[in-house]
Amino acid sequence: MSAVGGGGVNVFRCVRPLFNRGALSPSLPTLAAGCNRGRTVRTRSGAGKLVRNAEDKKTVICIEGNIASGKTTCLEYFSKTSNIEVFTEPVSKWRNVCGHNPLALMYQDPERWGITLQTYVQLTMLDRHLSSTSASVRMMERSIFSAKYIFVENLFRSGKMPAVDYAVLSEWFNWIITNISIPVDLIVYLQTSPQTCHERLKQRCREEEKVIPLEYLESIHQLYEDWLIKKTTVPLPAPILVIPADHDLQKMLHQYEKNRDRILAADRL
Ligand SMILES: Nc1ncnc2c1ncn2[C@@H]1O[C@H](COP(=O)(O)OP(=O)(O)O)[C@@H](O)[C@H]1O
Ligand SMILES: Nc1ccn([C@H]2C[C@H](O)[C@@H](COP(=O)(O)O)O2)c(=O)n1
Repeated sequence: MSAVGGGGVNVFRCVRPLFNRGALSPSLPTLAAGCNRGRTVRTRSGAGKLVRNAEDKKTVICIEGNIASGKTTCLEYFSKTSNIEVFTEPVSKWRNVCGHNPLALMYQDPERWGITLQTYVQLTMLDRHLSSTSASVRMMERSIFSAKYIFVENLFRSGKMPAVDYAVLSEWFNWIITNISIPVDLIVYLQTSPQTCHERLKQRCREEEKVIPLEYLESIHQLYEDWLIKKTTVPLPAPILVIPADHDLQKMLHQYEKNRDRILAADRL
């Protein structure tokens, strides 16, 4: 998978009128800045949502779930299937951008660094959504939608993100989803208890996450449940398949196999 600013050639075309964009610039944001990882900036050719000709026809499946719920493990399982390309979350970038570690900074001081991490998450997730693949099915870990609806929302609601930071991030997010086509065919929600995730998180032992208390996972869990199960917050970008995921690894692999056809038929839902 490419670095931000790497990857294949993206070809955009415009398909439908924009709604009023106010004073914002009509050109696409540069998808790379700093670290000399530059990629060509594409400008729109007229008023409309930017879509990618071939890539928009691929089936897109997003695996969603709490921290350490087993998303990467699930992706790893499906990566062995021909015609599926998996795109894990770019966590390594979040831990190292030009030698800085915004993930660690965010956990140390969310009020100061939450905006920094989440701005970068938004950029790198957009890059993931727009990256090219030769496979007919693209399976992604999380999405630009959960980055905003779960993590940014959690920081703001818990009083750890200043209102001005939340407003700026929200404007960015709204601009992106209004102006760029980000198709998703299916959301697979790995539904776990926060306690299970806490256990798995401790077992995984990622340095930055050692400070995460159970309460943090409970908040993330609640937001996921409100969004994907109760459907009381924001509209779903795609149909949803819920897979209970508290089970041991062997049973989970069995569950994935059992749901294989439903998952891969996502474009026919
Ligand atoms: N079903 C399972 N039972 C027990 N441990 C699991 C299971 N699935 C994953 N793990 C372990 O839990 C940790 C987190 O899993 P991971 O797939 O990295 O989660 P995520 O990508 O959602 O953060 C890893 O150490 C992984 O090996
Ligand atoms: N928008 C986001 C997305 C993820 N994170 C954090 C949460 C974890 O510490 C790490 C990776 O998540 P995982 O794949 O292990 O569930 O990144 C965040 O803070 N904001």
